[in-house]
Amino acid sequence: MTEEIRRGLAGVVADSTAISRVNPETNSLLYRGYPVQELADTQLFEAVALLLWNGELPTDDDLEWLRANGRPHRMLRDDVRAAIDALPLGSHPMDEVRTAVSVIGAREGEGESLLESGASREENVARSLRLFAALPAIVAYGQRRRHGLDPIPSREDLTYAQNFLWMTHGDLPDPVVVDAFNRSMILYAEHSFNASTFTARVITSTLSDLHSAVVGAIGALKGPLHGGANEMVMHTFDEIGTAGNVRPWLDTALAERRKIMGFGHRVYKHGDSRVPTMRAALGALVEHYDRPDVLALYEALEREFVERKGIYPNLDFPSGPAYHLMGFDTPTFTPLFVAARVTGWTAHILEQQADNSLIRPLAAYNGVPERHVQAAEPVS
Ligand SMILES: CC(=O)SCCNC(=O)CCNC(=O)[C@H](O)C(C)(C)COP(=O)(O)OP(=O)(O)OC[C@H]1O[C@@H](n2cnc3c(N)ncnc32)[C@H](O)[C@@H]1OP(=O)(O)O
Ligand SMILES: O=C([O-])CC(=O)C(=O)O
Repeated sequence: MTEEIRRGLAGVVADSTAISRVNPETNSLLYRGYPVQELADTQLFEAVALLLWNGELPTDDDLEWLRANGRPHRMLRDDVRAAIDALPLGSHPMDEVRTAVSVIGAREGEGESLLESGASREENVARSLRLFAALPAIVAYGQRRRHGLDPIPSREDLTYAQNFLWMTHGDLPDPVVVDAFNRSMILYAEHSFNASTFTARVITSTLSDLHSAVVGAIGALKGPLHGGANEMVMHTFDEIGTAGNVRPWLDTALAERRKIMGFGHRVYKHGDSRVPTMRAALGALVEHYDRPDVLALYEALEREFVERKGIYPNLDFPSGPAYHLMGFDTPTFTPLFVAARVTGWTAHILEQQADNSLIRPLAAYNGVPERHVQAAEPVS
């Protein structure tokens, strides 16, 4: 039998989803039918989280439910802080976030047994909300710990974006900054069957629990071919230094056949639908902080790379320098992606649970043909 092998599952339609539609032909991305650009222009990230989980934009009652059941979980809990503090200071913040989610999962699932049928949809939506609410304190504490600073208590009177920036910096930044951050969270929230979401669905398909699926997804997101690219973009900016260095830097990088992080995409081959919105947010930040040098480097690298390779930027390219301008340190960038994508992951976990089929593809065997152990002395 000859099997068709699709390496990397490229072009394979593995299942259907009602959560988002990525259309590279029209360069569009819809969340539950709404263009992501419209959502970024008009919505708070927390409303988009509810849209992804429930299928509809929230009513006032839904928002009240979110405030009442989510905001009390914003604080950094002692068990989570102790687990993070037990990690070496030099560990990557994605390891901190992964560990913290494991701790929360053990706490949430306490007393549950594999013999029971698992949490209900209602309970899993509530768990998704609590995890969504808890992640900013974890990410913000990671950055503060690296810089020898104490955590800043969360505030229940602020929006998600305001509170996140508050816990990171201890002050409330200009609305321009809050708006750019809110947009970035919405743009990062969901992207169909990307590698981390697919990982979450694979884990869910074995009837494992929500937090285990999120922990696996965090592991998949960490890699530089996926979420880790936003951190790598900033390393590239640091390495190049100024717009004037782009050409010689790129000459060397291309001669060495290096991957230029923040460019290229498995699905979009003519540009990422989210980039113009994030590029506009970066422009607003550049103006606010008076950092034309950042935009000059961004534009020079984009121009040169697109001209030479015909490969376009993905969302990580504008997000990296935008997070830098907002005052996040570079290792925090991918954890920020986690805080956003946890909404999409959990929406997919709920969808997979609602109509499950074990995900288990085949492999074409290409090892040695069948052979047999030679008769030998029995092992004593
Ligand atoms: C939010 C996100 O997660 S978006 C993705 C973030 N990841 C990155 O930015 C990492 C850099 N980009 C890449 O590595 C790739 O473009 C990927 C992994 C995103 C997509 O990969 P694939 O669809 O498998 O395409 P593939 O890697 O085969 O690329 C096709 C060709 O373009 C080249 N190419 C693609 N992206 C890049 C890049 N960023 N820099 C240099 N060359 C590239 C490949 O080397 C390959 O060339 P070849 O045919 O001569 O070997
Ligand atoms: O869709 C992908 O493969 C990667 C991506 O852009 C995302 O997860 O946001």
